[in-house]
Amino acid sequence: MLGCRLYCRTFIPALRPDLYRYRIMRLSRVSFRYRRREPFVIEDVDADLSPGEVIELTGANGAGKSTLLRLLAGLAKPTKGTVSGRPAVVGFAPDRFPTDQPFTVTQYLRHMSRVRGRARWEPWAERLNMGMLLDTRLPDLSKGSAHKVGLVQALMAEPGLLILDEPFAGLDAGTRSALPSIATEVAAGGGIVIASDHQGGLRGLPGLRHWSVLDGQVKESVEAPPEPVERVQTTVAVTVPLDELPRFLAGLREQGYPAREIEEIR
Ligand SMILES: Nc1ncnc2c1ncn2[C@@H]1O[C@H](COP(=O)(O)OP(=O)(O)OP(=O)(O)O)[C@@H](O)[C@H]1O
Repeated sequence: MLGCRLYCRTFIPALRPDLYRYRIMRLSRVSFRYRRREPFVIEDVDADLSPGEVIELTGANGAGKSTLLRLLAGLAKPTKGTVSGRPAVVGFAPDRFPTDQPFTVTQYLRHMSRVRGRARWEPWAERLNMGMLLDTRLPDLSKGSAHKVGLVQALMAEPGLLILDEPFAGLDAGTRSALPSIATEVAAGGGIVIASDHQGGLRGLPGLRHWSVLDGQVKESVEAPPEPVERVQTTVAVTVPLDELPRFLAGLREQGYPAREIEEIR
């Protein structure tokens, strides 16, 4: 058995790197909910993602796009079902890059490079025009600049799966226009790229797949769905007795509002 494993690992990649890389990632009957007794956010989803594909993920606010991306990344575990064939290297750029860390951009990216086996981050920083930001502390970055740091840490290790959560939000025009070619390059190198995107920034890429999340299900369409009409959103704070919370949240969600608990007050 050990001999077979050694043979497979050593010789197959060397002889047929194309075959070795070509592995379909598969979601089989994946369901997810954040807490017991709460409704499923993602329910019974079957989907395949193949190397070389770029997928655009759309859906209303609170539909479950970020949740699905976290399941794909392996950052959340399905409540039911399985995710198989996930590439070994995953790059994940979250919608909000966590800037509450006491580093400059360079210190952070150097650290991530060490974590990623001395991955080269400098060419990406240059490509995303980050020269002026390198000595800035993460907490002092604007949303768009923080987003670029998130992109560089996701790209540096040549991911087999690149996940971008709202990558165009807050970005400057130069970086926005660079992203479609970056996605194309990652896919051309055999990677899978999936991006949740309200803004249709990847539209026009040849072969782009269109997924949308609706009622916990992932639907695929051949045509790009119509561009969603942006409505101004606001967040309100409501205090309710803890034992009424599940019913209260369920009621809001039934009406289509994304609702979640923020903190328990003692
Ligand atoms: N950590 C959490 N705990 C509990 N519920 C959560 C949590 N994160 C998200 N949710 C809920 O799961 C549902 C899906 O949220 P998610 O963030 O995945 O949607 P989304 O489509 O990415 O929304 P948006 O476009 O607004 O970012 C929402 O009802 C949300 O309130």
